[in-house]
Amino acid sequence: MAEDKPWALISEVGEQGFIEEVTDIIKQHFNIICLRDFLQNPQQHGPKIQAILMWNTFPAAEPSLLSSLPSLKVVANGGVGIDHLDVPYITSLGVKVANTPGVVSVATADMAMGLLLASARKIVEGHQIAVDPKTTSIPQSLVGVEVTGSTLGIIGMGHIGYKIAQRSKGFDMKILYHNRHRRSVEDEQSVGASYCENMDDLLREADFVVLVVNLSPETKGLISHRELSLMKPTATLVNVSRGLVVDQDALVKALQSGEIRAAALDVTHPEPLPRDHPLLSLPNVLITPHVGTYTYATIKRTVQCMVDNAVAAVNGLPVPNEVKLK
Ligand SMILES: O=C(O)[C@H](O)CO
Repeated sequence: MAEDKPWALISEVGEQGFIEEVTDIIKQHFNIICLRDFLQNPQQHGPKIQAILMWNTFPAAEPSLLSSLPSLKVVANGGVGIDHLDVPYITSLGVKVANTPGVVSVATADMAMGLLLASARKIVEGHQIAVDPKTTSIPQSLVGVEVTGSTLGIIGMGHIGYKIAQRSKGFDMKILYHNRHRRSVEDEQSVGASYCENMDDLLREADFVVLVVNLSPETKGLISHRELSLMKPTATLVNVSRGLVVDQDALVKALQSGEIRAAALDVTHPEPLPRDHPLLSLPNVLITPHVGTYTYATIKRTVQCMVDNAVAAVNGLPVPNEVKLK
């Protein structure tokens, strides 16, 4: 009987929320209520909610929402990044926080390669020229830069960074990486990656610099004027981590002055950017709206992982991907 299941508060179904196809995965274990319906009458619905299942757009960390959920046991986030959550505050309420590492890695790595290739080979511009009825010849502006045999610099060699390295091996790229901790010799050898203890060395040498770090106080503004000035004028910056890892004003200047060739960004700050933001009109910028994990297979795996985390927490069992305070 539906009423026997615990209740979960979820972001919307459809735009800004869960795709229709995956709500069944949640409904197997939870009765669900969407935020919009919940907010119609928080006093009535609040006491029964034991889990929040959310993407990073959901305002779950807001004290006003949490204070209306006295039975809440878990905030189960879809995705790895939990920079939008006030983990110390949520856990101080006795509520667990969980994320979904691992399951998003392949799709995000694919996206990084897609952005890299699209920027290098001007695929979006090429499409616009191809569909323009006024086109009579191929403009020289479509001449791109070669990916095969170029040098890739990966900043952040966790799950996703490593998957990017595996993919770039197929393009015969020379792979450099910078990470808090050096990977094992076996890991390095199997993708042919060389460790740069000093990030500056990577920035100076790479044709493509891909950012895959978590957002933290240490990585906020990691790429600013100084770092961009070290990059080659022919280099491309790809960001699939978080917008705040890059100083966007510095990036705009570097792109306008030709200090770097181009940027391909799946993440910005804020998201979406204000419509008059210079990044939206620069010809050497490619932007996607934070869709690195947007494939049906990855969304399904992510939702299953969120549900596993939430079910464990509600039943007082160890939560597989609990985010613990350091
Ligand atoms: O953090 C992640 O996994 C992605 O950016 C989706 O939010």
